[in-house]
Amino acid sequence: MNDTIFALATARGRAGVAVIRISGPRAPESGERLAGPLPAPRQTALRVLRRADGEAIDQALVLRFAAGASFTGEEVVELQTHGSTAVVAAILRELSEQPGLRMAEPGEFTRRAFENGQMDLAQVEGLADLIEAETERQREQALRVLSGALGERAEAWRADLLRAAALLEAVIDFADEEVPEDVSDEVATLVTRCETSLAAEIAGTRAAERVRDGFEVAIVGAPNVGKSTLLNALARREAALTSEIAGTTRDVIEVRMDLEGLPVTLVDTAGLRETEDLVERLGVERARERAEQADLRVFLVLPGEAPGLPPRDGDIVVQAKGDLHGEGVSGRTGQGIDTLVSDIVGVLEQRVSGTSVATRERHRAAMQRASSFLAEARGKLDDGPDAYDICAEELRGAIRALESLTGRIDVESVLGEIFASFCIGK
Ligand SMILES: Nc1nc2c(ncn2[C@@H]2O[C@H](COP(=O)(O)OP(=O)(O)OP(=O)(O)O)[C@@H](O)[C@H]2O)c(=O)[nH]1
Ligand SMILES: [Mg+2]
Repeated sequence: MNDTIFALATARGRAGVAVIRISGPRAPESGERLAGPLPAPRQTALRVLRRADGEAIDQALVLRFAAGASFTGEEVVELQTHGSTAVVAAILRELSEQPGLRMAEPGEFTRRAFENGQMDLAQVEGLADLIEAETERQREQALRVLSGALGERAEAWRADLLRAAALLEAVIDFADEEVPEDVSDEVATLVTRCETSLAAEIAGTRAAERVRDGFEVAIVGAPNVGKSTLLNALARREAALTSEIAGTTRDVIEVRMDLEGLPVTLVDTAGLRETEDLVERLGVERARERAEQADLRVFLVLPGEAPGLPPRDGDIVVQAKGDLHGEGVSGRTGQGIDTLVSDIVGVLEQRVSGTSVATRERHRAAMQRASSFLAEARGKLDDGPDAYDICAEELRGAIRALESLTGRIDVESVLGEIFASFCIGK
């Protein structure tokens, strides 16, 4: 049986309210020691929390959840106290002195929720992403994963493949009896349907990963065209040094931004040119690398000059120092900045339009493994009934790969990593 754990579930520090959560078999008893008789499950009661010696600590709202109907799936008591560091410290101290209770480790509540079947592994990842979400897009995507969208998809694939494998196995088992009807058409249909659907999900994973991690947008151009000034204008702060001297920026400067709900890291780099200055040359090399890696490049170009690097499809080329030339963008006056932002958002929106419910490298890897098993299976199917047993084996391989998505199997290796990304109290 699990021990009973507790932790502050809200952020540390002064706040209006703090939530302390207790989970495990001793939670009700523990809550009663502090608060007196507990309310019925899912009801609240206003209670004075007291030390073992009877002295009042704070007045709090007390909630109770029954095993099987709580976040962790265990008995849970939640205390909503005043959000004072002294109150929280006093309650945590009191709880740690109760027998059989201990402070929770990071992610331990969620781990229990997973182990008790309250959520699948993909939902756990969705929850981690939701807690981390900083922009609207991130929030929407994380909520989709948390609500179980990937698990549902995986379950549908799995059901198709289980049926396909069962059809083949029926033929194998009755091979010595009457000639069975031909199952290969139905198996082929099921496998192809699954392959097509997997391919679509795999294709959308990169974009979904970008929504999680953020897009990188590099500002690129010759020295002195106003790259750093533009970065500062976009960031609305002096993130980068600017000067009239060509070659001012040498390091890569990054600013994280929320562009209309999309997470974007703006990258300012050294101006591209041939130079004798060793340090500047290192900066230029780095600039080329970052421009290469970026999801999108914004080229700042003066009239009659070349961009310095060949722009790719979807890159944005704008005229620098627009205030001096009538059109273009100007970090100095703000001219053209709004248009530039909507152009950037436009390009990135297009790339996220096909996002999938699979949002991580782990998901893509599992789906790709399943796909390769299915390609093998389809090949074997063409070899006729003699190859049905090998074909069924390949289908089992695909099913196992899909099961790892939701953590039905193969979880130990990833569990530690996933739960460690949570803070204490979640
Ligand atoms: N008129 C005008 N001047 C600008 C504009 N943007 C930058 N400048 C000036 O141009 C000079 C260079 O600006 P920076 O932003 O440092 O240029 P940079 O492209 O980052 O230059 P490096 O870091 O050397 O590659 C500074 O004197 C700026 O004040 C603009 O939009 N209009
Ligand atoms: Mg600069």
